[in-house]
Amino acid sequence: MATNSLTLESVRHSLIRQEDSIIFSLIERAHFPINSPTYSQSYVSNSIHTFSGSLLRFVVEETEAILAKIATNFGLQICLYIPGEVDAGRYANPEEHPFFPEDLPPSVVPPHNFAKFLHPPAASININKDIWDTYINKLLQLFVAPGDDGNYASTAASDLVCLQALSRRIHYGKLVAEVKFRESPQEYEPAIHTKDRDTLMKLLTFEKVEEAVMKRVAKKAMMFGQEVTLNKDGNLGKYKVDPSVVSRLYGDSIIPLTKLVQVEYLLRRLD
Ligand SMILES: C=C(O[C@@H]1C=C(C(=O)O)C=C[C@H]1O)C(=O)O
Repeated sequence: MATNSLTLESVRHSLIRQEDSIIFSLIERAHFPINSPTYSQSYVSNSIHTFSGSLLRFVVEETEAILAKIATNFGLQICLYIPGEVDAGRYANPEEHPFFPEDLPPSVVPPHNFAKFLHPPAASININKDIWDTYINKLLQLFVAPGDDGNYASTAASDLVCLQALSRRIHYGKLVAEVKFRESPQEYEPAIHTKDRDTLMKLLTFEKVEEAVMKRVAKKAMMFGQEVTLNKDGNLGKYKVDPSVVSRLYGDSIIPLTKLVQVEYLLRRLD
């Protein structure tokens, strides 16, 4: 991450690229029906007696523990921020946030010196709990068909990829907010001093950009999710994930959560 050269254009470019990862992850997840035992506590606790939580939680916690061990190498990064403890060696990539930061094991590889672009209190912002709840209770039902095919492990693995892509995009709001603040600190400072969330929200909002995002993700969902056949009259008009739903996920959840991260970041920008 060449963070010192970040501009509004380059952070927007990254958000555009991340759209691809999010849409592909949704397409992969939509391949399975809802498979509700993946999210129920009883399914796992009946078989793994040492763990109380859903299969999805088990998969995410275990994966994060492995990623934390190799946190600063090979580009496989996870933010090792432990609440209450800002330790440069363990606070690794500021773009990654664990869903379960408690009890992560220490890294077994030497720390990488990530460029310090963000204001340090940014480390305390992690809204993955909201992202988790939104994903499970609101988003899944919108793009996944009802039903149960028994593929719970694959379902949880696909959910993990969706959650990581969403979390990365939403927390990228910290970088967006920092760039916006650096471009015109005098505009933001009064509202930061008075902790005026509404004004901060207005200042950082660009409606035209949001409209473009929502149109573009629908178009990408059409292109990435079309059924490809060799038959001339094929399956035109059939998509693996409904493009209008992808647009809605962005408009109703992903963009608002990214803006929430931006506001939270700006509120701490002068601490
Ligand atoms: C991310 C930005 O900030 C806001 C949030 C947006 C988003 O989440 O896509 C888009 C425009 C802005 O209203 C931006 O300005 O690019």
